[in-house]
Amino acid sequence: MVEAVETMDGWYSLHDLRSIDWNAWKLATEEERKQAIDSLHKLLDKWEAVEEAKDGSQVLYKVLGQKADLMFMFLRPTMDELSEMETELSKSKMGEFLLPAHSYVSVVELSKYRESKDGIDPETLPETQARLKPILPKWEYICFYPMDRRRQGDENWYTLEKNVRAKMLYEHSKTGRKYAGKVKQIITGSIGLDDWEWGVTLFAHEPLEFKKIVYEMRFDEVSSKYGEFGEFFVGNHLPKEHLRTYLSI
Ligand code: VOV
Repeated sequence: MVEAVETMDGWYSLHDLRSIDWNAWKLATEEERKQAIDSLHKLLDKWEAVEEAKDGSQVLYKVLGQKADLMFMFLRPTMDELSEMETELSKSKMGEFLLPAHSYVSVVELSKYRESKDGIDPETLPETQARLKPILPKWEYICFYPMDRRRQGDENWYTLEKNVRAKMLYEHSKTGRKYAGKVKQIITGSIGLDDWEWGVTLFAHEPLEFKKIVYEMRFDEVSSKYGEFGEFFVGNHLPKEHLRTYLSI
């Protein structure tokens, strides 16, 4: 049957990308810069406590290239909390030196393509809950891009039978599993929330793994026939302890 698959939805996600106004930063006094860095530290400490309580998660990366300077990925149970985080960052002293660069709104998503075993609803399993409310890895590199499933002529994902889609995603997962320990993926759904249908966030210890997995997946039918991709953002992890050095001039 051509029918929607049921999704399991977890924490809401905001990718919040900012550029640093380096000219304003250089013109600021030493004291102003110190206040700005302290204000960001304070926010990061506050958000870290939320993560320790397992009520959300976040990461901060330095974006490589001219698309932005910083990428925050925030996960929270509600959109209201995400909105608060975005606003408190803008209102902080550091916010005076940040320019909006890009953003993406979505929700952590898993789908129920596989039949449930023994009649157990997979959503009730602790391992599913852990994947829906993930503590984001603080691995060295991040890669984020949005994607769609194609709807064009004979290549229309949305007119395929559910079991055909399930089979293709199963093949996709086999490719993915080859990268266990090398690439960690967080798939977020954004139909009705942002401009693309899914957000793909990948973490790796070695950036070449992004190129390898994305290239290999291009040959899986689900991507070769039915994948459309947006802009890519890659970055290096920025731990709180490195913030002062990164911003020192
Ligand atoms: C890093 C490895 C990896 C692994 C193990 C993996 C596994 C799986 C499984 C088992 C499933 C299906 C069930 C579910 O959990 O939803 C998916 C689902 C999905 N994936 Fe995936 N994926 C990976 C990685 C991985 C990558 C690198 C990409 C980008 C694709 C590319 O060409 O650039 C991707 C995309 C997606 C998407 C957009 C969906 C949702 C599709 C939909 O139509 O519903 N994914 N994925």
